[in-house]
Amino acid sequence: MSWFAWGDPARARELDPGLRDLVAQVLRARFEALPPVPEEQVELPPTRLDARTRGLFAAVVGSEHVNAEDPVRLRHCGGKSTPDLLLRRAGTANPAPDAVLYPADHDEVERLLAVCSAERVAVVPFGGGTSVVGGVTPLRGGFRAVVALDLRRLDRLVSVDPVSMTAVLGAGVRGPHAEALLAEHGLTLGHLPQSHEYATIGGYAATRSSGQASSGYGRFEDMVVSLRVATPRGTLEAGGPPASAAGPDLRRLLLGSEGTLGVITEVGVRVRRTPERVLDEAWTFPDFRTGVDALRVLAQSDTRPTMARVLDESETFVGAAMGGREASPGCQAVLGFEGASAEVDARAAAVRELMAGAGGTPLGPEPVAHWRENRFSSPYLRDTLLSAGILAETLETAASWTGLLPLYAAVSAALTGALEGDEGGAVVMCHVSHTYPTGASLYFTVATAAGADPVARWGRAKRAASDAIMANGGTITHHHAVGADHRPWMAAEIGPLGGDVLRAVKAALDPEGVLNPGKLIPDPG
Ligand SMILES: Cc1cc2nc3c(=O)[nH]c(=O)nc-3n(C[C@H](O)[C@H](O)[C@H](O)COP(=O)(O)OP(=O)(O)OC[C@H]3O[C@@H](n4cnc5c(N)ncnc54)[C@H](O)[C@@H]3O)c2cc1C
Repeated sequence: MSWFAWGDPARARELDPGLRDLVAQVLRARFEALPPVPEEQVELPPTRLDARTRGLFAAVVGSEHVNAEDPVRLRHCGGKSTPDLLLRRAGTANPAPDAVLYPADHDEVERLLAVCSAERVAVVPFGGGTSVVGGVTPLRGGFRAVVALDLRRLDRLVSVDPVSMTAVLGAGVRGPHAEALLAEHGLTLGHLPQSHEYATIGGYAATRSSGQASSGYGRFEDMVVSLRVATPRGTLEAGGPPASAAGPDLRRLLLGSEGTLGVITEVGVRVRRTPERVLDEAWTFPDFRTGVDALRVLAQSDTRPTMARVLDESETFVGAAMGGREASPGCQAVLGFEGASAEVDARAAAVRELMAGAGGTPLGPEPVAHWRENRFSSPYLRDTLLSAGILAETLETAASWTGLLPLYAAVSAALTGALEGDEGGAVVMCHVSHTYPTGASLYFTVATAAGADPVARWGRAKRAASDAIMANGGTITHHHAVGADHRPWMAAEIGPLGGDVLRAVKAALDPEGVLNPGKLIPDPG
């Protein structure tokens, strides 16, 4: 994994010269080479892990699985938000974990948590490290050291039950590996977030992730049938039967707990058969309002596509420009259908009728093919832009259908107001890609000139957008999770009693408070 970029730097996407000129003009930005500092110049704080504690960890996992070398600590000192990458590219890797631990199984995780509690060492569960909200930033939280608990060795398909259509996967299995393991059984999870190349099954559960085909397959939390969780107090097993009335659902408490309540080591998931057929169709709408309303009609009907997204005017225009195509006026929607052949055809026909009735015009499959080709490569384009002095970042929220467009207007205005000015212009784009009968998500992408201090510049814009979200009935996060970055808005999101509940659960499972301090759970008062 690259320490300063999304993924493999060799896969960085180049900017087409025409697009580059357009970007320079719109953003009033100079393209200047801003390469990362050489790795040997990155400053890491010295490790604080003493030999005795290191020995206690080594007694659990073996000394070869306790690593305090700088290159390894550097690759665990934060996630993949634009500010994370900007700081590392500039040579700052503080905070960094004092060591990285690599447990082999659930029992080792549990024993490591016992050592951390007894020795007052903070512990940050680390899946793929793709958090964009500071979820894996190694905050010490007043403890004498902090370690990253890298779960990559928990990478097995534990079991498959093709009759019940379930499987149990180790928490450290990455997205493509999970699909490959299930494909051997003719099965799929159908969970494809943009980060799936690196993100893990445990990370998906810990953050309540949502994939690109959520309309058909659901959010990750909807796929989870059981969880095995190691805590400083022992093991918690939640779920299993298909449904239960045995009190509140503990699975739901652990899903989205972001490493603050325990370490998820195994996840039982509902699986589907590998689809026989995939059918794609793009549509165009006169404006975003009409396109959003068409998605509402679909979400509230009995016939839904597997994947559905509608882009606003700016994102439609930029998407076409990047593909070297002429942008049709208005807004584009892309739909995908997966399943058994006959069922896909019937569903697509029903959806076609609803889309046409809602004011859409069909564009055929080509724009969707272009989207599919590029859907996992946008993060590589961000690396290219950062290297050229252009700041690109995303943020997301969700609201009811009634509140969605007012929220869209408020957040767009907040971002533009915070970024347009002496340091350059800003392009604010948005799409809707996760829909529900009662509402939908909004996903904003922003490109702007980096300016003199890009981290501070984005910080101001992000605060303005977050305040606008809370003031306009949105959630502080639809799927990126809370981490450290959204934590200041959590008290407003869940209220004082909600905060008390989370703190009480944490006190029960993690009495010393060593698990991921400074994340998710708001301070009292
Ligand atoms: C380019 C890019 C695109 C993205 N696209 C999407 C998207 O489409 N949909 C989406 O939902 N998210 C997306 N994300 C956000 C991120 O990928 C998700 O939050 C993902 O679920 C994190 O998985 P991970 O394994 O990388 O977890 P990490 O980043 O390692 O950890 C995330 C949080 O979960 C905790 N954690 C991790 N594993 C465990 C475990 N086993 N037990 C307990 N706690 C654990 C960590 O401590 C941390 O708080 C994107 C991120 C990037 C950088």
